[in-house]
Amino acid sequence: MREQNKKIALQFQNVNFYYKNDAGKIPILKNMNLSIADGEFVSIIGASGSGKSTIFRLIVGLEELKSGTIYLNEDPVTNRSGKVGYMPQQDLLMPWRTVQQNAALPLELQKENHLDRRTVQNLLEAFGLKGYENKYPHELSGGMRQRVSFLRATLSGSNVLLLDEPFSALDAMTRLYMQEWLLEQWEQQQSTILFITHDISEALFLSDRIFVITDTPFTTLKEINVPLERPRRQYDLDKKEVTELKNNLLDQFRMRV
Ligand SMILES: Nc1ncnc2c1ncn2[C@@H]1O[C@H](COP(=O)(O)OP(=O)(O)OP(=O)(O)O)[C@@H](O)[C@H]1O
Repeated sequence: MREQNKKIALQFQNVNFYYKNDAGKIPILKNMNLSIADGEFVSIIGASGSGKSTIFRLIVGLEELKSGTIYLNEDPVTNRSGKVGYMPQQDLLMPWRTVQQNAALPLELQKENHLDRRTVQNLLEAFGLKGYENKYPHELSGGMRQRVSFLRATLSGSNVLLLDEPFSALDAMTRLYMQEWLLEQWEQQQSTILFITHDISEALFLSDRIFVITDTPFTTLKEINVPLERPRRQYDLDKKEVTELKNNLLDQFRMRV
């Protein structure tokens, strides 16, 4: 298992947030506290509409906190835009840009960037996109588009990556392959990953910890430590303690439907 140092990559301290519509306020986070160590892989699961994507939108600065503080690498960064790698639900690749141009977009937006063309080319190869650099998104498979999108998030240069249901549109086989691929990238890049999914098995396979949203608005999230060593294989999910955990989680969600 990868060594985790004590540094905190992401922290929410007393964060309050609500949306507003004609009927009034829709509270989502109420004095919410959360802490994620550098190098951790954490998944968030919860019913549709429970506020998972809102957490990401607050981290990247697409929504403003009503009060409280979000720390990134122990700094209370007020302008977080572009400071974390973000992969939203749809891959959002620009159809008029090639694979290379889509992946390198964050570098164009950074005032100073330390990566040259050669490094980007090496990364494209490492992400299994060699030979596809000049293709357009419509010429790629779903899994390839996800890899370009993930590479683009990685090139933000941040150690923190937020992935919002990145594999939901993929077929079952490609999805399993992409999960293993993601773990390899996570190991190599030593990043901190926050991963939203509706798939309990996916969360168990990937994560060190799973945060479960049981009620909205929420103050704390229920935490589950995944009892599996790394490296992991898909058949590890058949272990007794993991199947018990899975059935437990399924029961909790079943009761809420
Ligand atoms: N811009 C907005 N204005 C008003 N309400 C919103 C807005 N965006 C989201 N909401 C509401 O806030 C709640 C949380 O939304 P959010 O997208 O975070 O949920 P989610 O858990 O990510 O859902 P899903 O699993 O379906 O993606 C939902 O009830 C949603 O309808």
